[in-house]
Amino acid sequence: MLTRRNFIEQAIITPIQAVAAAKVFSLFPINYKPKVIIIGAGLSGLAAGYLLSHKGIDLTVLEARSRLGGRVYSQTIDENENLAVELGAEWIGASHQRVISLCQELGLELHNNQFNTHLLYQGKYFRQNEWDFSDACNNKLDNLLQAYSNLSEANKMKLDKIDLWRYLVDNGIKDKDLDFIELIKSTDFGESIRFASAFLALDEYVESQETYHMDYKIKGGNSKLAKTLAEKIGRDKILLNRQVVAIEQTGRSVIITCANGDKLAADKVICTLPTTVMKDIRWNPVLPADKLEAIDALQYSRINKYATLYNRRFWQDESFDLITDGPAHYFYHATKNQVSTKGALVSYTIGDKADIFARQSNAGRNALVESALKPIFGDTEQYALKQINHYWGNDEFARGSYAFYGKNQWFNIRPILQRKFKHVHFAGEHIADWQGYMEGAIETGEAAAAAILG
Ligand SMILES: Cc1cc2nc3c(=O)[nH]c(=O)nc-3n(C[C@H](O)[C@H](O)[C@H](O)COP(=O)(O)OP(=O)(O)OC[C@H]3O[C@@H](n4cnc5c(N)ncnc54)[C@H](O)[C@@H]3O)c2cc1C
Repeated sequence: MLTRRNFIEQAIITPIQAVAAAKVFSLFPINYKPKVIIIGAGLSGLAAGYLLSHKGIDLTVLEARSRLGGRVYSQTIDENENLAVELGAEWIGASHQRVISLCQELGLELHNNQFNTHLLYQGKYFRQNEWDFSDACNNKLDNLLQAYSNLSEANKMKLDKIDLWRYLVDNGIKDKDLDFIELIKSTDFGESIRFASAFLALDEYVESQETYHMDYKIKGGNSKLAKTLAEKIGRDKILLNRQVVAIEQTGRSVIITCANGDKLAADKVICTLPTTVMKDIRWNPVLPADKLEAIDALQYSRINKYATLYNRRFWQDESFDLITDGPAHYFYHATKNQVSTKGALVSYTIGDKADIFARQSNAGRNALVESALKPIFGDTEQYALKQINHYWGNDEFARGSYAFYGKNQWFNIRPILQRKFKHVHFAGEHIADWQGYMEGAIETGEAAAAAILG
């Protein structure tokens, strides 16, 4: 059956299985071990490094930032109380089996991170059980999902040519039901559903349970996963502040040049860069024309996270989150399960709203946050202690939050981006079946490492 997650059914491959398979099918002569360079110390690069280091492969990870983790970025918002917020990846889904098993393997504990969604719509506040889609809409959605499951592969590919908004409107979903879907689903895509492929949205719905990709978080911050993988690889093998600027492939080896002038040679390379920054690398020989076109065509969504630390948890419900139809868009309790009287709420904005938030000073952002919360909690300014903002659209080494496959792109450009180029293999969330998730980043890193092993 055609699904964006086909990979999972075909290749549930654990590191141990991958290593065992490599023993049998290794392309290299016995005792020969290729020198591998991994570009990027996000989860895909670190997962690749972890798997290769099991095999005793000589590897180096080159990372442009001064920190590990890439788009996994836990930040302490209160040092004294040890309160952390996630500025990048937040939730691990119950169906994200590879992240969950990796956390178990590495001794990392998961916290429940599910929320009770409240709604602020057209100036009215609705608690979690006080709002829903209309019955007519729920029935229509059930029917559409049922119909989707029975679609032929050709028709699923046709569905990829329609945006979700148009598809819903054409199927009679309207008014506030349509607004609710836009407000909720756009937080997943990081952009309006007017630009998102109907195929990708329905496919995700069909495979999902109610809370499916928003179930857990790593105790102590998601960055612990990156740090623990790095410890296992060996910190001496990971070079920070090494921005790769050129990749030259001559004969059987690859020469990597960094912005600081360092040059390193390898037999094989795993490139985990988002396409937004991959396009700035000098490739010799140049990448094939279709790959360059695919790199240019792929968009990244825009997410801004604005975390405010408050001296009390005035929202009371530990599992509080809130969808709004205002510019602050979506709020959630970012310090759930972290013991303190203080707490932090994150305003999570997407698309144009993220741009608006990003352009403001903190005073401007505070005004947007306070006016959104006022109808429910009154004056919240009095409780505010500190703010942190991160806009991924301006992040130098991501330039977007995660890949956003628009209409008619999933089946056309993703296979091109996945294809290896001579000795360079590619990995990263943007080419994953679980695209846009930590799960996908890890899967692609492990798949690239397994491909090198043979
Ligand atoms: C705001 C936001 C919210 C998210 N929410 C979730 C969520 O709730 N759940 C979930 O599972 N996922 C979520 N994600 C997605 C998740 O963070 C990513 O899928 C995953 O972390 C991507 O890992 P990666 O290794 O593919 O890329 P990255 O983490 O971007 O790793 C690539 C690395 O390459 C480095 N790099 C860039 N350029 C160079 C260069 N020239 N030379 C050397 N190094 C370079 C980067 O600094 C980075 O460390 C979210 C992401 C964002 C931004």
